[in-house]
Amino acid sequence: MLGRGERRQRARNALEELRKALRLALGAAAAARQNAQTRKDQLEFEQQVMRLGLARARLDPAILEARQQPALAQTWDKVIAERDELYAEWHPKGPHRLRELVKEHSPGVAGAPWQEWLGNPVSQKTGGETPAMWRIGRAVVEQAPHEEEFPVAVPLLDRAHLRVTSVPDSRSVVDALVETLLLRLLSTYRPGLIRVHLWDIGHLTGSLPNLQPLTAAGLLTVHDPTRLDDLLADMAGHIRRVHAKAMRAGETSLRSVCVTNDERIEPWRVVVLFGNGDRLPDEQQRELQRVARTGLDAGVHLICVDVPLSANSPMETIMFSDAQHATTTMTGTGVAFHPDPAPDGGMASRAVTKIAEDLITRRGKPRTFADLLPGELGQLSSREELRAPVGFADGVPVEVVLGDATPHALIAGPSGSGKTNFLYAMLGGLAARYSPDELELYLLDFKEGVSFAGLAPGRKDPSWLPQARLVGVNVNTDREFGLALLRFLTQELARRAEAAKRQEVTKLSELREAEPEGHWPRIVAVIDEFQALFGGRDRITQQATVLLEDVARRGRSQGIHLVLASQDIAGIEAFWGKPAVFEQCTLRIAMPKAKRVLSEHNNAAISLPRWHAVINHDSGVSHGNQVAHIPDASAKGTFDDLQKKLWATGTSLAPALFDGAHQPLLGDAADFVDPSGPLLGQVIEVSCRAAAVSLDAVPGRNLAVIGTATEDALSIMESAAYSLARKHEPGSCDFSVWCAVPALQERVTRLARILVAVGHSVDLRTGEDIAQLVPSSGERPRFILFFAVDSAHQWLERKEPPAMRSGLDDFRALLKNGPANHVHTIGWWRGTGRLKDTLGFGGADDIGAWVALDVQGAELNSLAAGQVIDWSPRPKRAIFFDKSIHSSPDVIIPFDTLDPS
Ligand SMILES: Nc1ncnc2c1ncn2[C@@H]1O[C@H](COP(=O)(O)OP(=O)(O)OP(=O)(O)O)[C@@H](O)[C@H]1O
Repeated sequence: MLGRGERRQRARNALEELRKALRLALGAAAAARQNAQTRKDQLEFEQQVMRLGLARARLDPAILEARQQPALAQTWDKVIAERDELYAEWHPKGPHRLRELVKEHSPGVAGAPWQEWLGNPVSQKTGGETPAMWRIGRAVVEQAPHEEEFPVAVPLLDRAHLRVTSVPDSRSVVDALVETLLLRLLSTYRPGLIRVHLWDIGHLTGSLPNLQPLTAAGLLTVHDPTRLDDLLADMAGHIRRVHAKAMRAGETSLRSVCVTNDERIEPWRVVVLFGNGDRLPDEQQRELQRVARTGLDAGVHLICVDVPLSANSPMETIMFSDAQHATTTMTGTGVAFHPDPAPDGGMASRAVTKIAEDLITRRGKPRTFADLLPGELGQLSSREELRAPVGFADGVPVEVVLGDATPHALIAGPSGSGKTNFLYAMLGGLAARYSPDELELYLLDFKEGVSFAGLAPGRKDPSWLPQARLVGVNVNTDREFGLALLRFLTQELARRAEAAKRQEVTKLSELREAEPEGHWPRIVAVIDEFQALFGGRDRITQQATVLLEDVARRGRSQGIHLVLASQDIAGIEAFWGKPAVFEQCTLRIAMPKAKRVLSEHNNAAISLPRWHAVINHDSGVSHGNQVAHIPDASAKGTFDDLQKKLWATGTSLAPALFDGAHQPLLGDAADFVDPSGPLLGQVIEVSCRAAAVSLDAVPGRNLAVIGTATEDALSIMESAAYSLARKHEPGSCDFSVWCAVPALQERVTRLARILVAVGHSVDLRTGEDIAQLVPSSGERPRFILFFAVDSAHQWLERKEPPAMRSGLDDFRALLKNGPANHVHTIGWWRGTGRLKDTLGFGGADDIGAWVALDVQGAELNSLAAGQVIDWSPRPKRAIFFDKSIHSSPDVIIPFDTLDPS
């Protein structure tokens, strides 16, 4: 057993051991800590030296003091040694290599001193490879001799944004740097391809004074210091528009939309912002960041001076520390950057004046209708869309596209603003590119006038536009014709929808692929002054609204496109509760001073110059605006020449022509060649067919013409007689021509003479003998043409003893029993009351068909088997109702029968 003292001693020893071990460990830790601290100090020192650059570090008091410490002095020596080692290699070759590099990547104006290019003939370069770098100044590695200076250039167009931070007395140097850079850009490309937007938080005017002459040509836009929002929204909109264009064109690269055939078609926008070093308000800052992020691909570039902007996209920075000293992210610290000296102010401003004038002259160079036409006619396929230029923006064509994304167009502008001319430019551009197999046109003009008449064959000019299938002019009072066109389009829609269903496809392009042999052209229906269609609060307006909506909605995928033009969109009441048609018209065209056609806050049409249009494929929102000059397409030698050329090469059928201002000639009517029955007039319908009534040998097959409009009544009676005469071989039928009105004698005698002249037998009665009805033989058809039946009543009502049966009784019997025996009466009564007097109780069934002239619809209901007839009489128009075929009457135009040959 150990004694107590011995145990204590052992414990003491153990404790001492422990203490010793701890002392050792602590000593080692302190040393390690000291080492780490020294290392950290050295690294921080090195970093500080790097940040300042050796030249400045050498003079910096804090650095000088730090170098007193041996450890840091060591680091200083190490940095100097490393630099010397690096520069040993750099000095002989580095500057030279850089000079070569900059020369290679900033060719010509992009890199040469301004004395070599400023004021030279204005560049007409429109494309090619953009310079990768643009020279901004020169630099030299600290402490290096002057001869080792090398040029500094920054990437810009299509590559990067630029940020500059200034200090108070460096602003004029910064201005000169920005100005020189912009001059390089402007002098590299054809005027118009570089658009500068300038915003200066401090001034509305005064920044970059030498560039001000550019404003005259719209190449420089100076923005209000308080309206940065608008500028950013403008740019964001522009980027979206380029993006949307890329989507529409199915382009994968956004940038390729700005370039066609190696030619830049979408100008670059260089946005120069002069701030005050403070961050922008949050919303603006976000918008700016967004523009920075998405702008490069769409050709939108930022040069931000003292506007904080984080680098979320390629961006170079130039930082001034005083008016003389700057560094750049291109060269890094330790390299002193000096901007190039600014060009002479007077020379700069003269040079930009020349640039602006060049653009103004070129813009002024009249672009003609011929410039809208392709080299070869009729070469494009409309499978995916229809696309044609309609005008020019700074000499660059501006197109309209009708396809799945922009199925319908709405065009507005006050009278004389050039809507019709625009339509001609568009139709010309399309007709020149798409053959009649690819494109069919239905053209309707509700204006008084003949704007589309030239597209159909006329007396003076026999040519027509091969793609035109229907031309309607002077339709202003014949709203039914507009309705008929819409009905026709819905039928065509149904036909296409059925075919699509059969092929299990949904779009026209797919249907065409599935049925390559089918005839599926795109249809464009142009309705000028279409608001006329909605001009009344009546059935036509109601039906037109429903049909138009249907065509607008379903036409999109079936290749049926509406082009609706109007002076006053705002006036179309029928639309306001039903925005569907508006919404489907995503292509909006605003002529100068047009109202409502663009979106609410888009005022581009207000300031539009004459013969220009805003073309907007984005439902009228501002970012979709494209302003184009529209060439004269209505003058002689423009559209008409194209039409003749197309007509001469094709084998197309002439379009149907409907002219509301002229009575069609009976002799010209296609149905008159081989009439199916008595023709009554031309139906207001797309087919322009004649109305005919069939006179089968069944009860009720008589026709009444009702109304006091004598000329029209005579036309209808004569058309019926002449067409029957033509339908029946001479000797195979008989005619009775009865008329009790002395004033009409001459006319009916003429009719009878003509019938006899073509070989028919005519029983002409003009006196009391009308009442002596001859019983029909029943062997041959007989047609009784009874003029002004009511004026014969004086004789018909007489009762002759002994039978006490009147002529009227006989006539009623004839109307009742005649048709079954092929004796048909075509009679004219001067009112519904008079007709009813003749027919007596229960006789209405004996009139199977009627044509009403100046008779109000309400009076006709009882003759239409209870149908409500909606008809307000108007000159030279009638309605025709045949109980056996009609659910509602047809509006017809009586033929001109004076020369029935
Ligand atoms: N781009 C143009 N260049 C030259 N002349 C033009 C141009 N556009 C229209 N014009 C001329 O201006 C006149 C009116 O043009 P247009 O008939 O197209 O106008 P509008 O808007 O259809 O008018 P309205 O509704 O009264 O018919 C015509 O004589 C036409 O030749």
